[in-house]
Amino acid sequence: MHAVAIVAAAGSGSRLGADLPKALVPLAGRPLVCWAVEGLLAGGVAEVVVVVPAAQRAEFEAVLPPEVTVVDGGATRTASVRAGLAAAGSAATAVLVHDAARPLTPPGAVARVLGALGAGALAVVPVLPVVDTTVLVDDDGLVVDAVPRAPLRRVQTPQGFDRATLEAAYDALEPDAELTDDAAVVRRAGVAVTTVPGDERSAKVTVPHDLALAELTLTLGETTT
Ligand SMILES: Nc1ccn([C@@H]2O[C@H](COP(=O)(O)OP(=O)(O)OP(=O)(O)O)[C@@H](O)[C@H]2O)c(=O)n1
Ligand SMILES: C[C@](O)(CO)[C@H](O)COP(=O)(O)O
Repeated sequence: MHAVAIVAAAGSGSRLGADLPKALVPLAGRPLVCWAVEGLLAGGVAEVVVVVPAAQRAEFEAVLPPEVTVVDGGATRTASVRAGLAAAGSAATAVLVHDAARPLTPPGAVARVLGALGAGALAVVPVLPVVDTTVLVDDDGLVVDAVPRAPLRRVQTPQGFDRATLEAAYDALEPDAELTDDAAVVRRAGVAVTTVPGDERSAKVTVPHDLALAELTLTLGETTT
């Protein structure tokens, strides 16, 4: 299977609060986006498209390997992934969509997604169980009810797709639609989404504490499988 990875890296990282785009923020001295690209290649992806903020394109090109295709992103993650998909090479039959904000996704997690695609799934997401009591609240923040958590899952990236299926789903999506992930795009088109086990090390860097945890993960040397 020839898989292209689209790395969504065009966000600003407002919740992280750094003075540069989140994907360029260093983790152990290297930008988050570089870690993410490395994990995808080690996991079996053949080509990589990185979607970046147009204003910082030169900074991204300066740190990414030359074989990576760099394209300008959009105002939302959905628009950025759409731009990445349009730039994918013609040889790819499968697409993985990944967040640059998940720098320590291990190669094994990437390989599980590719494996499910190879086994015939049209759409695959890595998931983890919900470990906290989970509740519904009203507009005042009062607990309305506890939600049974056994069937709930936290969804990570990379998310994998048969290329034609993902392209058709994006073609059918309204131009200004804003969905939180790509599985939601194909589900709108009626496609069944398979799950595979995710990995705690694939945690998304969203707030400063997440960056500290990623540094700690590296210190513990727990990132290579
Ligand atoms: N217009 C956008 C917005 C987000 N992303 C990417 O989507 C991933 C997940 O988004 P998130 O973690 O929310 O990143 P930001 O939008 O940068 O964060 P914030 O909401 O805190 O500004 C990130 O790798 C981000 O770079 C993107 O490519 N294009
Ligand atoms: C795509 C994603 O990482 C899956 O969990 C998530 O939906 C991104 O959400 P965000 O609001 O853009 O951080």
